[in-house]
Amino acid sequence: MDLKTILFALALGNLTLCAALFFHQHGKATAAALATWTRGRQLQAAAWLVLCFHGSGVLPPLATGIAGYALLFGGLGLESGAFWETAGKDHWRSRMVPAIVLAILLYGAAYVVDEPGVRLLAGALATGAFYMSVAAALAAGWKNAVMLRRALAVTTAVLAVLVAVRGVLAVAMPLGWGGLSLAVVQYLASASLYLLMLITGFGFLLLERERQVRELERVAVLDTLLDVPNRRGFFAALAPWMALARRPGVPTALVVFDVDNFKRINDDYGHPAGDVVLRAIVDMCRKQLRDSDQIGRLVGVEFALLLPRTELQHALTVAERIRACIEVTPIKTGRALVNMTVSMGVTTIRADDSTVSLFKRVDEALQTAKMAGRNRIAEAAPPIPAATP
Ligand SMILES: Nc1nc2c(ncn2[C@@H]2O[C@H](COP(=O)(O)OP(=O)(O)OP(=O)(O)O)[C@@H](O)[C@H]2O)c(=O)[nH]1
Repeated sequence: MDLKTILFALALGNLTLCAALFFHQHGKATAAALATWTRGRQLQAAAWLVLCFHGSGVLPPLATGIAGYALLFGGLGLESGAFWETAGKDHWRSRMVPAIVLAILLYGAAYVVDEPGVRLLAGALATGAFYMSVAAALAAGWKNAVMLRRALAVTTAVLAVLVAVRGVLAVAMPLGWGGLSLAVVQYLASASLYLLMLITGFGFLLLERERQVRELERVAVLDTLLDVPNRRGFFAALAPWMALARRPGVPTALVVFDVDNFKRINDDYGHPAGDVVLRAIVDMCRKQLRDSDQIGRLVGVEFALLLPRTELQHALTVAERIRACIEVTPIKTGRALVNMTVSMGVTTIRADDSTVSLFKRVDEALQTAKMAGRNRIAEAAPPIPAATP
């Protein structure tokens, strides 16, 4: 395979990927990293196309050489930036933009020197360095990284070195190294570039898919308005404590509370003001709880608190602290200061409880508190003592 064919294959590969991404992303909101990566790939596709025409007489060699490599460095810089973004380093631009400018200047200077070996060295070193940056981004957070990320980091680093070595050998040993002719080195480096295009492409898309799955799993158990577990998330957190309740020891307490007369907030001040009030109430609860306690939103304006290893008396004290705090703290919505109250039901998980019996009991307690006039706490009915034979 000659160099032109390889360049054409690189252009075609990137163009096909860009076309597939265009149709895939059409009309959808795209994550920042994916958008950056797509732009990087578009620039690379353009770069390889321009370089295909280098020396063909269609365009002046100076234009194809410098423009082609400038596009390539821009594209590789953006691709590397996208990988840094997936590693949680959003400030990559402050380093990547100077790196792209430096690479273009370096290559331009090599063009002025007008030595093909020096040009090759500049191009290969800069390309290798950009791919090394991709490898470093993939290796960031190695300890917690998934296997795919680690494998991509190692492979990308090895191939990046091969790309750079080709430039060094072209200058240091223009006649080849032992039995290794420069043509073979050139072939290896081109194959490395082709592989890099493939593995960073598939790798990025697979990592992006994995990120989306993780995000979906996260929001499936989260109330995104209040940033607390939703009903499903809260029940998942509750499950191990239900199992533990079958063993003797300090019980786990459950508090369920409902915001009183919340409808009037929405009616008087609007839904956004209602959201502000809910956030403030959740914040007040958080401040009163231990790290091991859990808050969850069951439905509407009904919340649950899980207090592991907490006796009923202590749970009542915690509930009272939260109730009193909410009662005396005015909440600032856009247009007014409002005072809210909550009604609460409190119980502990019993050995023979199922989630149904547990929530039935605590909901009854909550209803008792509501019926008794709201802004109060009711303790769930005590267990019925076993009949003596
Ligand atoms: N702003 C806002 N309102 C919500 C949200 N979820 C539920 N609501 C509203 O909260 C209100 C809850 O009303 P209810 O629990 O039925 O009654 P209430 O007015 O709180 O009165 P009591 O519970 O009887 O004290 C309803 O109007 C819901 O539309 C939310 O996420 N944001």
